[in-house]
Amino acid sequence: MHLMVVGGAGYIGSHTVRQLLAAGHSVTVLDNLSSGHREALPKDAHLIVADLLDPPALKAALLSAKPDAVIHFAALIEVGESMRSPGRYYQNNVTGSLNLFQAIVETRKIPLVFSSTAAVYGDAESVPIPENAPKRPTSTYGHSKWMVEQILHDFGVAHGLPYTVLRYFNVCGAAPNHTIGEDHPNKTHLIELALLTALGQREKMFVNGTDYPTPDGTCVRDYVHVLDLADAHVLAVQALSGGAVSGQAFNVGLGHGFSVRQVLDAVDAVVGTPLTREEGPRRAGDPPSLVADPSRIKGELGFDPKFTDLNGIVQTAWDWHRTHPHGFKS
Ligand SMILES: NC(=O)c1ccc[n+]([C@@H]2O[C@H](COP(=O)([O-])OP(=O)(O)OC[C@H]3O[C@@H](n4cnc5c(N)ncnc54)[C@H](O)[C@@H]3O)[C@@H](O)[C@H]2O)c1
Ligand SMILES: O=c1ccn([C@@H]2O[C@H](COP(=O)(O)OP(=O)(O)O[C@H]3O[C@H](CO)[C@@H](O)[C@H](O)[C@H]3O)[C@@H](O)[C@H]2O)c(=O)[nH]1
Repeated sequence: MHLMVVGGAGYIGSHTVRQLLAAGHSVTVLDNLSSGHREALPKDAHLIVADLLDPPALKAALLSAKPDAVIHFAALIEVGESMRSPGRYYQNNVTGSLNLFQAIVETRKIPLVFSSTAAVYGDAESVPIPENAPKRPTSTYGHSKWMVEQILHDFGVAHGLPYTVLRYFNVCGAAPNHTIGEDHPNKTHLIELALLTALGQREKMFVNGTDYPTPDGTCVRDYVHVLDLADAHVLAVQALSGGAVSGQAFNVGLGHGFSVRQVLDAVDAVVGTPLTREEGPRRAGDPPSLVADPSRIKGELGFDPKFTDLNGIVQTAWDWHRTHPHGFKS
């Protein structure tokens, strides 16, 4: 197949581009490079620099690339920032996605896989979380993603747009050959920040809240390796294009939760020295515990994660950061 990967120059998108090419597909990436990196893309991927907020450019790109399916990663992704700048998040994530779906139904009604998030569940009643759990986002970011899921539902009903939603839990790690990895312009993710602290780029790690209703009082998350997530996209887009039922949502996680303290312990073990930690207040918008029930994606798409050990996952991220201490600019 020929896939259009929207947001393909970003962290998860660029790993997915590699896995798609490895599976024998061809790829056109559409990205505005606001947080993505041209250097993250292999030579075999064609790049169109365009913005989701520019509908004529989207239509032109779809007409020229003629993809068989679209995978849509492009979004602003920070929970904390979304609470301070809701307008930016709704405009980029909701209006941008709406523009893309409208351009697809007006040009080529092709299957679409959408990047959603565990943040749509918010304060979950219990973990692990199945896909039919109530959607109660606690952040603007989570609201923006849930709104897009609802827009997709309506486009499915009205226009017959075939789509699959993947709700990722916390994505981490890097391709083991350490040629690409995580390099977000604003560093907010726990593992990336901890490893940059280990490299001496930051003085210490802050633990955001120790009074959550979790076993050690810090937030619990389900950490999934970026290459396993990339493989989930290959499975999802192949299944949907092969006629699988449209409108399904799948959790992508391992089904095991780790607290902030446990993740920092794993980082200490991998880098070989304990980081200085300072315990502080909660970060606005953070739900206490997000752990996937991944049975649906395992059963229906054959998702079979290879990176199941937290230290092993952190090791792949450490290999990337220590060989690229300043990311793609190193
Ligand atoms: N990183 C995680 O832990 C995580 C977890 C759950 C869901 N997600 C979702 O996965 C997707 C990818 O996340 P990521 O970590 O790779 O982020 P990223 O910032 O590395 O990638 C996003 C890409 O989209 C592009 N982009 C953003 N707005 C755009 C626009 N208006 N027009 C064109 N391109 C635009 C950026 O330049 C970037 O290349 C996002 O939708 C995010 O919400 C990420
Ligand atoms: O220096 C830090 C950084 C983070 N945290 C905490 O670590 C946990 C994980 O935070 P982070 O790595 O920023 O991820 P999340 O906020 O859980 O969000 C990620 O995971 C979500 C899915 O669960 C995705 O939707 C988001 O895009 C992605 O940013 C949270 O409790 C944070 O408050 C700290 O204590 N100290």
